[in-house]
Amino acid sequence: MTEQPQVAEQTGQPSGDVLLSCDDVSLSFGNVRALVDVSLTLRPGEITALVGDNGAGKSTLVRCISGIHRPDSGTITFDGRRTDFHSPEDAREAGIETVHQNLALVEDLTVWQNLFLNREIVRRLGPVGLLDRRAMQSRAREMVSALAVNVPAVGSRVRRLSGGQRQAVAICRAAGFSSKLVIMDEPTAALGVQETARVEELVFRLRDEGHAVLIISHNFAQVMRLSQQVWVMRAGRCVGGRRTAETTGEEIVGLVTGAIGS
Ligand SMILES: Nc1ncnc2c1ncn2[C@@H]1O[C@H](COP(=O)(O)OP(=O)(O)OP(=O)(O)O)[C@@H](O)[C@H]1O
Repeated sequence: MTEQPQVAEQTGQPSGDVLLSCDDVSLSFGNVRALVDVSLTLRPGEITALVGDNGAGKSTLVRCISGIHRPDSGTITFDGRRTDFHSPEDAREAGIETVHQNLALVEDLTVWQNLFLNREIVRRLGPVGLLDRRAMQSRAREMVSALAVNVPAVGSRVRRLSGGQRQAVAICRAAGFSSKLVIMDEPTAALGVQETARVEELVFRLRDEGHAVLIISHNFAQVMRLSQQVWVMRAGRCVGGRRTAETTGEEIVGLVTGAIGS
């Protein structure tokens, strides 16, 4: 307990609620030390940015948090419990949803089918389980309208949607099902200016609904616009954390490149 204020002082993170905490997380792939003693925290109801150059370890850290990799050492605590995820399903059950860069949507399925992929609502008829299409369609409409997502009818096939609309469907899926933390890996990397603005609105809406959001971004202007907290990774280490309101894009770039020491 006594260590908390010290950590807070070093990182610019004010003390207060912590939803997720990584403590000395390390992971190697053979000789590659992808993560070295990474420690950071995330607060509920905030957008936290994770930045760093290519190969800095951002995706690997996110994969540890979301149950894809298991750290070699260190601990990850989520919502007051030390985690021991063996799969992304374990993380999902705990309330951590991840929107990966490939979005993991099925082109030939509809919006509602994608929203309920692998979590179909099943109606029991005696010993038989039947997919409850009506319940899923109606819940999908609720999910889409709750986030005011700009997608056509939930019966539209994903292959007919634009890049921004697909991103919106993936975010909507992550926001539903009572998740507490939504992780997004470069959510606007492939989008134009207007679609980026729409997705950013959606990210704000998620936060306003009480989700914590962890966003990987190479776009420093976006990081400054969206986040309340920034963590910087370099060569597998977390080299600094700043409250966004108390830093500048220049300082973050300096931490990323190493021009500013950690
Ligand atoms: N499955 C893997 N097997 C072997 N090496 C890996 C694996 N995943 C990541 N690495 C290595 O770990 C290091 C960190 O990679 P990671 O993808 O986490 O970086 P990143 O910060 O997300 O980079 P980018 O911004 O390019 O996505 C790199 O040296 C990468 O080559």
